[in-house]
Amino acid sequence: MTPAARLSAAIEILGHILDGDAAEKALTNWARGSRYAGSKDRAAVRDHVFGALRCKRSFTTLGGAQTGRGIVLGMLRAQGVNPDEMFTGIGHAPTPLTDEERAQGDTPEGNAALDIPDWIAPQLAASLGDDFTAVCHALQKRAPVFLRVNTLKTNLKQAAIDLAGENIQTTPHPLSPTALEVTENPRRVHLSAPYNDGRVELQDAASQAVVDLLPLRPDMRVLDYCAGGGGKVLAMAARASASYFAHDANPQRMKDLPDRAERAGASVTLFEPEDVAASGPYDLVLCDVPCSGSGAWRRSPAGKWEFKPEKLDQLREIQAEILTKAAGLVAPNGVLAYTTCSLLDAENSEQIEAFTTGSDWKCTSQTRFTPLDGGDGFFCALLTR
Ligand SMILES: C[S@@+](CC[C@H](N)C(=O)[O-])C[C@H]1O[C@@H](n2cnc3c(N)ncnc32)[C@H](O)[C@@H]1O
Repeated sequence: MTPAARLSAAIEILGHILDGDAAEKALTNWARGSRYAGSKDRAAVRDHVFGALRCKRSFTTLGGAQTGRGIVLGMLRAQGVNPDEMFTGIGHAPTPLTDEERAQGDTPEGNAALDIPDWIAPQLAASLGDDFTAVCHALQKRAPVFLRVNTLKTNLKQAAIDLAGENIQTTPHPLSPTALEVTENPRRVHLSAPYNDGRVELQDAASQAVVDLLPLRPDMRVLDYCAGGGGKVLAMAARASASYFAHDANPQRMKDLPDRAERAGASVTLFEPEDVAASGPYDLVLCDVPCSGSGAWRRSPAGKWEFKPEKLDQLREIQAEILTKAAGLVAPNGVLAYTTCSLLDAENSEQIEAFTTGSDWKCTSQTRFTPLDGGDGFFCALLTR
């Protein structure tokens, strides 16, 4: 496909996303109907679509229309490319611009320039303080690819050598002693031997840094109360040879966990939701709660635009409920850990404040990472009685 044909594909896919399709579904549907597109084409189209979604508001303003075509037009203007060079109508290129299209479009300002929805901007600004603008700009850019080196099977140096042997270049990242940032050929990771035999896992560096903060010891019973796919529990299992248990209100979310654990050489016992209440006490209970995902909006940019005030209220209720239930499973001298991938105080420090007020729990540490630290935004609070 020519560069312009790839833009036509992005215009079509963005149109489906604007009509309500999930980004992955729209991309898959397009790829199914476009057998002529090779892997490089698919990767380039995907990059256009995700790049456009990260900057949807500013590109729409620049392009002058809330359509796939308007967004791509804005994207080219933002990149300093003359759109007439791409919108030629030749071959599979987008049709030439009309005079009206050439005339429309404004310079984005304020929240539009930062690609942040107006309703969330004040909360985000209050939560991030002086870092607000820089974090919004970071969320407009593509996230780095990070690996967690599984220390049950190898070490950082050896993993880097083995990956380099498959032409995947990496560099250690200061956020965590187990983190490697992939600097060349990130798309090869899935095919590589170190990935397929569990020597490395895909995991954001700040997600690893959060696990580094947990006070793990080999003699502990540890419960991951919101285990999902198991990213955190597997990272914990590699750090200390404790006894690990996993629970999720939606057990389907844990369906890959047994295979992942086996591949990683880790042992994790899974609970059905009805069995967890009687399974305590634990020395450490981790609540990696469902949240806005605002710390990871550069990875899942559609989430930035779909997130709504009602959803935030609903999540805050669930987060408080999880804290209360999980606290009942912690041994008298045990630790309750609360983590999110949110940048919002409403889901972070304010939840901890509300939980500890009038209870016998006290917060011993709170740590927040933002994309300015290199990884995604994450929050971790440790609580004891
Ligand atoms: C942020 S994700 C967990 C990610 C996972 N810990 C990881 O590192 O891969 C949050 C999880 O909480 C689960 N969840 C939602 N409500 C819950 C509840 N009331 N109790 C326990 N888990 C819940 C969701 O199904 C989801 O899998």
